[in-house]
Amino acid sequence: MTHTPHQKTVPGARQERPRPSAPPELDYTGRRHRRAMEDAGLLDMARRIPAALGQTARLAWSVDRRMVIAILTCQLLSGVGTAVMLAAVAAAMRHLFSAADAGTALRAAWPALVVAAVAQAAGSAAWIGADWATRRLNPKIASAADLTIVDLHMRAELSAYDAEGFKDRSQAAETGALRAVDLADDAKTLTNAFVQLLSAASVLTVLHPLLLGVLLLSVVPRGMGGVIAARIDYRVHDRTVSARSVRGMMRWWLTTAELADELRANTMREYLHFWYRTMCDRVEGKELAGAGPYLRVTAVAAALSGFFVLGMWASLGALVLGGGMALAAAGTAIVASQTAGRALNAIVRYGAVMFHHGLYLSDYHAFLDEVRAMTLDRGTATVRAPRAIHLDEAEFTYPHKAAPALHKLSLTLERGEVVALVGENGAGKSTLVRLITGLTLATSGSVRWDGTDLAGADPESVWRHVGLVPQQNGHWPLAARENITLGRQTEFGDARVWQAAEQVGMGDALRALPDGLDTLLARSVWGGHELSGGQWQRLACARALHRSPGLLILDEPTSEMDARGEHLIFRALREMAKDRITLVVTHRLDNVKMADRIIVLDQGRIREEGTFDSLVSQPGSLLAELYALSQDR
Ligand SMILES: Nc1ncnc2c1ncn2[C@@H]1O[C@H](COP(=O)(O)OP(=O)(O)OP(=O)(O)O)[C@@H](O)[C@H]1O
Repeated sequence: MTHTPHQKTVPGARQERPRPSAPPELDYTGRRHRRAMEDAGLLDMARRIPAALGQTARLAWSVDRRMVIAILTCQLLSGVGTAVMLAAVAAAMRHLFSAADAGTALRAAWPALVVAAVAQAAGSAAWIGADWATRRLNPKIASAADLTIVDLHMRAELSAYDAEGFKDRSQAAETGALRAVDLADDAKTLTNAFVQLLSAASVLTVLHPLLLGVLLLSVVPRGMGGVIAARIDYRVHDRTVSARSVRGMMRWWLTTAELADELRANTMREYLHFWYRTMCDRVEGKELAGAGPYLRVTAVAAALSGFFVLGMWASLGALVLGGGMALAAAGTAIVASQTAGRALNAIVRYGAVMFHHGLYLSDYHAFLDEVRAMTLDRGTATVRAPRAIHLDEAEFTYPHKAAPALHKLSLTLERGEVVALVGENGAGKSTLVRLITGLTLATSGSVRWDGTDLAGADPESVWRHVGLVPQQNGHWPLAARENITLGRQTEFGDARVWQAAEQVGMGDALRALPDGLDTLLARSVWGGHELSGGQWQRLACARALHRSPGLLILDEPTSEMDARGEHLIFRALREMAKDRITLVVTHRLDNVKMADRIIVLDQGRIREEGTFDSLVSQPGSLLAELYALSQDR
């Protein structure tokens, strides 16, 4: 073997690194729906078109009745225009073919020809009117469909999010919401085509029923082809929905400024690019695999259809030659069959498109039904700011988990005390916070605010009295003011906003912003401004303090804060403590010394409870062990 100078073998050269493993194949978890699709025959599918029409009409009617009426009226006028045009053409043909010379023929035929032209123009104008009304309707449909999805997400029980494949179904529903607009367009074209067909078909039937039959035949293969092709398309969509969903999430992570540092400094780019590329290739591969069958189906359908069109022309020729139809009637039949053919083609094409979009719309409706069934609807009991919260053998198991995250906890929290909740990762602290705040309901046992069981309480009335700083809080792309007042925007003035800001040591930072409280806190938006991680956390604490809630809960509130910020927060908690129940979840055990009581959770059970001094001096205490570990650096 010869070596070129560039192909030197260097001893100990860097071996090619093993390729990282590809991301696992993802499968859409809305299988129930897919099976329904696979099992459906063509007739079942055709039945979906009226259903999709009905759903679209209901959606459109609910957003703008006037525009729906305008569209229907224009459709009707357009159909009448076609009928009048065809009748006028028939009259003109009779004059043209019966007159002795061309001059006489034209003189006799011109009024009918003028009527035909005016009717055609009026029909076209009506069509433009329908188009205008649809354009006014479409943005409203898009907003209504989108708002419904967003609103339902926000009103659902948290357990909805834990349901298997929730994100996939949510993504499929979003596609459905986007297609709702297309459906409105399709519905308009489809109904218009029906009206046109009705007009033309009645004229054709009068001339010779055979012509209508042959014309109808020519469209059947195209219709069947359209439906099968739509099914192929939907199947591809269905098989790629999970990959597209997770790819969409990843895309955000790869392009957002928040994660840009981590991605670069930790050399994650190469693998993540490989991961993203793999997902793109998979989606692309599945889409390409669908292209061949799609083409075959449409080609066969078009060929069959063409064969039947030839049949129609042959029938027309045979009728005229055999004396079964006058030449004038044949002329009208040609115009009518052109109109009917166009209408039939539109019916088939848009029927298939509607069927196709209808599949997405059914994902949308299925998702709405699923989430509606999970909408917060617990009861009407209202609560006040709690004097005491009682947990009585409260247990909680996450959906699809065998073991409970919390085991029969009994506990009382009293107004005026500051309680620290401590435990190792996964001990159940955040889950307990969710139970106490009524974010989720106990799967057995009860959580009561004074005398009221949260299972029967109106959750909004409960949450009015909660101020929660969760582990992950929102960096809301809103003005600084709204970032503090969010949830209570209209209730207190700016004085209270500044008070909360000072309590967390953010007064100077907010004053230094270019537009003070009006500054938009979103770096990526024009004119927006960014805060540091600790400042965002201070703002989340300010938001909770601003609410002055009856139950104040801070879950790892100071993990990103400097010592001054942390000191300020805990001082504020102590100062405000007498009017509320305060619960702090923290891993920084020096902070728990300020609590009146410490609850130590271990694997979903209360392991110990008491003051800091009493617990650390207890032999075998978990808190003492964790504290000793925290000091051993
Ligand atoms: N949405 C969820 N679905 C299923 N299991 C969950 C969910 N959230 C938490 N868990 C499980 O419940 C248990 C308790 O979790 P929890 O978040 O309450 O722990 P934690 O004490 O707050 O932990 P950390 O200190 O890490 O925040 C863990 O085993 C966790 O895996």
